[in-house]
Amino acid sequence: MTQAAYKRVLLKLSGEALMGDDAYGINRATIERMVADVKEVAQLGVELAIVIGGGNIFRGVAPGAQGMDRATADYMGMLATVMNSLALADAMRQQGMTARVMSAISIEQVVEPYVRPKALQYLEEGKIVIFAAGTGNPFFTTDTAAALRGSEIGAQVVLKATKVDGVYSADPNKDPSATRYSSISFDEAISRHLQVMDATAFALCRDQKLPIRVFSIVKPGALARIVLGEDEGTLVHV
Ligand SMILES: Nc1ncnc2c1ncn2[C@@H]1O[C@H](COP(=O)(O)OP(=O)(O)O)[C@@H](O)[C@H]1O
Ligand SMILES: O=c1ccn([C@@H]2O[C@H](COP(=O)(O)OP(=O)(O)O)[C@@H](O)[C@H]2O)c(=O)[nH]1
Repeated sequence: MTQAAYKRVLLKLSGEALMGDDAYGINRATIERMVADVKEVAQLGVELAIVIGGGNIFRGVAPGAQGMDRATADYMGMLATVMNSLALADAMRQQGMTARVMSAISIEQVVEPYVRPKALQYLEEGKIVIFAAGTGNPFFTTDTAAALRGSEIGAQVVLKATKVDGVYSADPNKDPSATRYSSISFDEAISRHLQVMDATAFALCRDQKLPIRVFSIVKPGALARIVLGEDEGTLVHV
């Protein structure tokens, strides 16, 4: 049997990647494919916690939020992550997995609140835990939520699944001459202002010595390859 390189991982799924080729919202085929990737990894016996973004539905800094109070816009962004989390958990249920959504802001009729020992219990039981509503605070991102929850649950790595296949010397969507790093230190990523993740997330992972691997969500089998210990995407390390 193939052996996983990790016992427990925190997977960050980009909200925008959920759109697939649509202009906004959740693309059915895309979410089903993501869930199939997650299932492959869960079947290797890896304990999986997931943080999902909300950019496909709402982004605090988006043009639609212009003129709005930033904190209010950010709370709307957090609620968007709750919707994505519910959609993800339901897609998992349809593919025979058991997922639990835990929210950082209390909306108890909809999802249970985040309680760390409970999350740890679910993980030990082999359930997939989806952390909704980011950190529960405005002015943060779901990348920072991934760093925070990853640290709290003692994940061995944060896997950031996004639209690009790693960390580049500049935003590859804007600068075609950008080159990809196979690995980079947190200090270098922060000092070079690489925008693939925000500095708060990088700094938290650096301080907790929690490595991050940035990889493409659109590349088939990438998640499973990483979990099996292969070199894929970019490793951000201490
Ligand atoms: N140095 C960089 N290396 C890689 N991607 C970068 C870099 N700078 C900016 N980016 C952008 O960051 C995005 C990944 O961040 P992510 O938070 O997953 O996206 P989104 O916010 O669209 O969901 C990429 O799509 C890319 O356009
Ligand atoms: O701890 C958090 C996490 C998220 N957000 C808000 O939720 C939005 C969606 O999250 P994010 O942009 O990180 O999602 P993604 O980039 O993965 O789509 C952000 O723009 C913020 O407005 C927030 O205020 N606090």
